[in-house]
Amino acid sequence: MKNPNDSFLKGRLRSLKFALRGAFLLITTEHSIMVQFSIAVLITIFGFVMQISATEWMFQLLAIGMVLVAESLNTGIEKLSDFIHPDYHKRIGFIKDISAGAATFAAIIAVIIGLIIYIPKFS
Ligand SMILES: Nc1ncnc2c1ncn2[C@@H]1O[C@H](COP(=O)(O)OP(=O)(O)OP(=O)(O)O)[C@@H](O)[C@H]1O
Repeated sequence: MKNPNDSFLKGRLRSLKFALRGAFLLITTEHSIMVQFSIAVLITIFGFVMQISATEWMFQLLAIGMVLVAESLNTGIEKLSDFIHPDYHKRIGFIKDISAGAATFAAIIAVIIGLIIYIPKFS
C-alpha cells in the first residue's frame, strides 16, 4: 500500500521490494511457475552448451521472459478469480480459460523460437 509520506525514491524502492517479493513467491510457491522456471534454467544451460549466438540469446531470453510473464499473470488472474468467486461459476471458468489461453500463446511461440534456434544445430 502507498505511504503518502514516502519520497519519490523511497516509494519506488518500496514498490521494487514488493515486486521482488512477488517474484520470489511465484518461484517458491506456484507449481506452474516452478516448472516454467526450471525449464528456463535448463534451456539457459543448453544455450551455453550449444554456444548459441548473441542474437539467438536475445530471442531465447525474450521467449523465456514472455512465458514467465504470461504464466505469472495467468496465476495472478487465477488467484484473483478464486478470491472474488471461490464457488463454481461459468464466467469464472471462461475467465480462467482465456487467461490460460494467453499463457499457451506464449508457450507455443517460445517452442517455435526454440526449434528455429536448435534444429539447424542438429542437422
Ligand atoms: N470457480 C470455477 N468456476 C468454473 N470453472 C472453473 C473454476 N475454477 C476452475 N475452473 C475451470 O478449471 C480450469 C482449471 O482451473 P485452475 O484454477 O485449477 O487452474 P490450473 O491452470 O489448473 O491451475 P494451476 O495453474 O495452479 O495448475 C479453468 O481453466 C476452468 O475451466
